[in-house]
Amino acid sequence: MYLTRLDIRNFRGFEQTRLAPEPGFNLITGGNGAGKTTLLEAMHLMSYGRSFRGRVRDGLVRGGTDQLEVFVEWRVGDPATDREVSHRAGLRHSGSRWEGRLDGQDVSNLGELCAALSVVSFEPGSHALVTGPAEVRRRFVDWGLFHVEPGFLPLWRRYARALKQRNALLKARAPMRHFEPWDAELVLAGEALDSYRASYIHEIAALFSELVSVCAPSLGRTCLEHVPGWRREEVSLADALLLSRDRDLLTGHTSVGPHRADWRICLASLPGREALSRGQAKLIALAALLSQAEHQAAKRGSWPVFLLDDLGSELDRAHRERVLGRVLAYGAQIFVTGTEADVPGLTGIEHPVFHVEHGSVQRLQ
Ligand SMILES: Nc1ncnc2c1ncn2[C@@H]1O[C@H](COP(=O)(O)OP(=O)(O)OP(=O)(O)O)[C@@H](O)[C@H]1O
Repeated sequence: MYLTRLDIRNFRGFEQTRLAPEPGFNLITGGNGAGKTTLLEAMHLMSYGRSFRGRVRDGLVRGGTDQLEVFVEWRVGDPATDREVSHRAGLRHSGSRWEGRLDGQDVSNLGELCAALSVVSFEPGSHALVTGPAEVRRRFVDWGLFHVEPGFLPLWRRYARALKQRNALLKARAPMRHFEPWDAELVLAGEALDSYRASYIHEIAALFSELVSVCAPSLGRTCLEHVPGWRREEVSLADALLLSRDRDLLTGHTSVGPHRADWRICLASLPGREALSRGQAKLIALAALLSQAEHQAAKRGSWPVFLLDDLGSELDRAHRERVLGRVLAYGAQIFVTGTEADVPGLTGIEHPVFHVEHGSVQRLQ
């Protein structure tokens, strides 16, 4: 999968700009604050329905305007015909809500956009995947599943709807019989959701360990463990919901279930993730992101687009070269940002350079 066009309007510092990237490696250069990260952020937004730098009200829309737009075109191989197919998608935020279009049709849910375009981003905040809250890790697993399991998104929606209804009943202290249909729905969707997530973690775990041994060998042996969100070894989800109902009535929300799931990284050489340096946490996060991408490529037959923001300041030279060596071997589309055009590890590789300055992007070579 590779992007052929990115158009943005009123997005952070850009009034209007266009990027026409190449299928392979693309370098984006510019001074501090020029807008390099903003270009990657726009691509990320199309694949996740959210920015990696906060919400709309945190400055996504250009100051003095009230509507941002992002438009992308990409091509992807169709395994059925062995041909490439073009897609296009647009996202607009006009004051209060997002509106998305995919191949000329309005999308009712941004999840449809996210499932169509696959982008893997590594940026200065990516260590949150290791050191941040469980919600970040759940999103990582769910995003991976949206891209490899067509049945996952409808199931995820069913679960989210049932959970919302159950929480509303808890808050209203509704009679017990009102809970029954929603608890049944929660159990049905929840058990299936959990088994998708458990298999997913199991499938990427081997890739993850291998990637850590390549990208950060000093960390030693690692593994990944799925944490379901209730004591699954001891009770079914139905029983867990029943057992927690009195407590849930007091707090007004459902305290057990897959919406509380997480995954854990076990490190043979360290007591826990708290012992990781920031740089090590970043390398582990990167290994997790790459294992997700490798898993997706194996399942779908096409690589996601890679966004590597400010790799130069995130990793030391040796680790950067190891990581770049691995990612370059994929033959996927890659965007790397940097203040300089000189990226160690890229000698001898022909690639375009896009320079960002004064709110516009110019191709230098
Ligand atoms: N809502 C907004 N309206 C106008 N300008 C904005 C808005 N949000 C961000 N900016 C500006 O857009 C630029 C975006 O910077 P961005 O983080 O993309 O730059 P960068 O090239 O990645 O910088 P660095 O190398 O320092 O990381 C900054 O100059 C910032 O002040």
